[in-house]
Amino acid sequence: MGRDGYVPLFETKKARGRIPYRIFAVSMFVAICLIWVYRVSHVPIEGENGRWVWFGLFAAELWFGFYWVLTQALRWNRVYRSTFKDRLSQRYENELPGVDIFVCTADPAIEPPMMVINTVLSIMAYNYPQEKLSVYLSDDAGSILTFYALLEASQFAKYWIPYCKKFNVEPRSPAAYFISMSQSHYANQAKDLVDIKKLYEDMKHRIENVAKQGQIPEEVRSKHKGFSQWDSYSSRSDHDSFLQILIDGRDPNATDIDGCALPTLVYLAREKRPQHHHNFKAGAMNALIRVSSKISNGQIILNVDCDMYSNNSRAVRDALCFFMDEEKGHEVAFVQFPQNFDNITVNEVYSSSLRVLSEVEFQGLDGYGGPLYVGTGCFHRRDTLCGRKFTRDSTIEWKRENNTKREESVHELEEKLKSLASCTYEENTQWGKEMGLKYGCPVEDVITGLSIQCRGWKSVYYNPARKAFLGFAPTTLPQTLVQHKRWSEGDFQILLSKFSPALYGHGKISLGLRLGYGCYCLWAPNCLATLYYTIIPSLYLLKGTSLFPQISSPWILPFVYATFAKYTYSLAEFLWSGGTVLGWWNDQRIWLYKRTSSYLFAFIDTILKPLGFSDSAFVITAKVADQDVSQRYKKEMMEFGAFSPMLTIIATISLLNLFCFAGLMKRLLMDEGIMRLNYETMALQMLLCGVLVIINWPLYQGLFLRKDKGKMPSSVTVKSVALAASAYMGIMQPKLVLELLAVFMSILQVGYGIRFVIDREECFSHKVEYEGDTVHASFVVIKADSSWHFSQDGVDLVVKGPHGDQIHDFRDKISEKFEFVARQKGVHRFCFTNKSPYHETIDFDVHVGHYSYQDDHAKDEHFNPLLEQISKLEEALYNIQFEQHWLEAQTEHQAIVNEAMSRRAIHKAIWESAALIGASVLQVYLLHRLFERKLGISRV
Ligand SMILES: O=c1ccn([C@@H]2O[C@H](COP(=O)(O)OP(=O)(O)O[C@H]3O[C@H](CO)[C@@H](O)[C@H](O)[C@H]3O)[C@@H](O)[C@H]2O)c(=O)[nH]1
Ligand SMILES: [Mn+2]
Repeated sequence: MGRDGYVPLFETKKARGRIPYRIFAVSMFVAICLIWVYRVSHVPIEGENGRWVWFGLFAAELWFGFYWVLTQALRWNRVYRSTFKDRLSQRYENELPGVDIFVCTADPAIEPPMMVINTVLSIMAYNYPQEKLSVYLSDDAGSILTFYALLEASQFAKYWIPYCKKFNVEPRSPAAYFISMSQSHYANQAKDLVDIKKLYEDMKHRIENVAKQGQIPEEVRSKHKGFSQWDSYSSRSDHDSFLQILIDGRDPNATDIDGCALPTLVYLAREKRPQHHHNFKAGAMNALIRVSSKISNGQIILNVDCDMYSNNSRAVRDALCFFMDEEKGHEVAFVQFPQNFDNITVNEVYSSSLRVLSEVEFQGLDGYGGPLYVGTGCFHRRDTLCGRKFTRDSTIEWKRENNTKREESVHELEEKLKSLASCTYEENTQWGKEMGLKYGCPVEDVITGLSIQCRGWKSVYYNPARKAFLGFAPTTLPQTLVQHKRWSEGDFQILLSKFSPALYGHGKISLGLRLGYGCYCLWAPNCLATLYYTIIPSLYLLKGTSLFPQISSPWILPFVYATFAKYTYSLAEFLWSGGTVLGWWNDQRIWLYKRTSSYLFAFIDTILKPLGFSDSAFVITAKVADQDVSQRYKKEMMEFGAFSPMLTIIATISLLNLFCFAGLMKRLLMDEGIMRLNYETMALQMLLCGVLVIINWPLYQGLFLRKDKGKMPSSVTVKSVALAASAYMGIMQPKLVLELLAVFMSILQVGYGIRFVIDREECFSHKVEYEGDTVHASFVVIKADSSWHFSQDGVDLVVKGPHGDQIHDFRDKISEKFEFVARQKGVHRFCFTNKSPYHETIDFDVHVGHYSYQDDHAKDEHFNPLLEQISKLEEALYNIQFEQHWLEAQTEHQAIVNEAMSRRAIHKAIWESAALIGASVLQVYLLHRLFERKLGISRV
């Protein structure tokens, strides 16, 4: 109990074990300093091997040390919050403020309307006076289907909300609830359960039917006037504002089946025009802030993404305990809940649970003034979100009467408010700058939160035992990497913006909080030190240049201690946050991949643009996965999926380490003397390289061993092998590279060609996915059926496009190698005709090269020059492959001819070696060229 008998509505406790943690942190810091001392005092003398590499390592270690210090801000001063909701009800049950909840959706294809309305229903059913709740759905796709689904939801809510209240249901998303009910069974609600489930299934059926048809049936359309708004619709990026108040909370007739009031429910698709930038989610939120201010004007605003349903119906009350606390409540601008996910597997293969972030780091930030605003699951005071500055008397009058009389009809109101959501409304206003969410940054939320804190406000992090929101985490590696690219790019932009926590934050927010922001804002630059550490020591391992202290030297101690202590602590932290050991191991892998790909791209992207903000795209994270993708996700198999330049980078680094490791093994096995020497001076380097190889195991599987659809795309395999080999070649003699390359090439060949016996006619189809793709094909007639007869007639091949149009016609050919650009996407047919009376064996190869990455999710416009180089490289490699394959087939063909002439043994051997030598010469030549090109690439 506080002074004057004041009983607080929430409590803040400092984390236990802070003293031991701080002792540990100091010991880590000492080890880090010793590492720096070692680097400075042991610089190789001028002319000695590895002097510059040494400086590089020193720079990387300085960075790691500095970054580690920053991360202490997230751990040094953790606090934990708890709320007293019963006190809140006792004191304020009749004066609870209006709460406006904004749900955002942007694409009915990757955010299915069923998912959206489940989220909407879960929040409409909050344990909160329904007449004080208003739910707004912003649909950035302006999809009539989403509108229809919401209309259905507004009907279903009349049954669902009373049901939730009656049985005190959790969670209140119908889909999630029915899944949870199939596991447990409550006899007393069996009948109601069956009824409500039937209603839900019927609704689902109707919505899915309409989705399948792709349009709203006339009889449905005629039932609601709202549909007529779509008459003027031309495309998702070109349409009027659509606004429909589906449930008007002030209408006394808007009640559920028990006669109780329903929450207000509004659909909004703001106006979109191609010539106006819509500013993604920030633009949607600002339109909602304005529109809602004229409908319900709730004093508290909650944002929920359409993929995050409410899992805890009392979360609104939790948040209000902070805002309404008599002593400290007036300082609080926003209350952020963690983002949890319900599709996380036990060992979270993409580490997307953000476990340590939500169980440790945000508590650390909270100790220094409050967490970041990270989007969904955040409650705001409306006035602070609209730009209000903090002053001592910033208290809100919660009792405000918000039932202001409205004269106009709902329809008139809708028409009037549409202008608030128009493209031009914000011109020459402070919206997107001082008011509402800020524009121009891929993480609109973080920068908005920072500017609120800089205006003097505090924020609160609240992580209740029953998770407040559950969402959908990415289920493939490229999706994860793309999401992290957006985040790290946005955060890095903030550091370089005028709102930089480093400069602007000075004197406005606490030092601890500034350092804490620094941890996230510096995600992107982390790539440099990490790339250096994962590439250089391994390469120099083979050169025999030692970069770390010898085993017998005392200087090894700080290295061993820092590494061991850091990883032991991080494992402990992970387990303590509810993870598993394997989950931690996966987390380390993703940590590596994020740092070497997402962060790298984010870093380059940000610094290539002129400093300050620029238009970065918001690639929406997919929320649905194919059947087989989700099967593999459940089995925790890594999904590589479509081509992405990010995959090429991580694959190249992993292969480079594999090459180095293999080279090392070879040496160790072949020369014991070197082994002893190596072991003494190179132990740490070997360990580093070895760990990198082990951690990359799933990637090697994806590259070479797996056959399912989720394996690494072959184009990535080809590119990364070439890049890794050429980098390796820069260090080692080419001979070894060739050996390795030959092995990889032979692995790659599997699956490219087919060999078949043809009698009269044989046709093959090959699907070309994109218009404009290059189709490479080759065939060789290997064998005429009878050994004594050798026909020189060859076969005919006719190639036809998807619509039966003829593309190529070859007559009487024994072998051919050709390529063409597909004019149309679709199934191409390759028909062989054999006119000779004998069976023929034919080797046939076809491959489609796709070099325009336009439609890839993981695309990145700013990498075009790089992509172009890579695709040329890819082209070159395909040529090698074809050449090699063609040569092989030719060899066989010749061998058979020779066999017929009874000189088979000698000739076959001669031909084979000639072909092999030819292929090798070609490879050396091409690889040299590739290597030159690679130098070109790194200058881009
Ligand atoms: O033009 C757009 C693009 C996105 N969205 C919505 O924004 C939300 C977040 O998009 P999503 O693709 O799911 O991104 P995530 O990376 O999962 O989102 C995280 O990161 C975002 C900032 O990058 C935050 O806004 C989110 O709250 C946070 O969950 C979704 O509801 C979208 O429908 C829009 O409304 N309009
Ligand atoms: Mn999301």
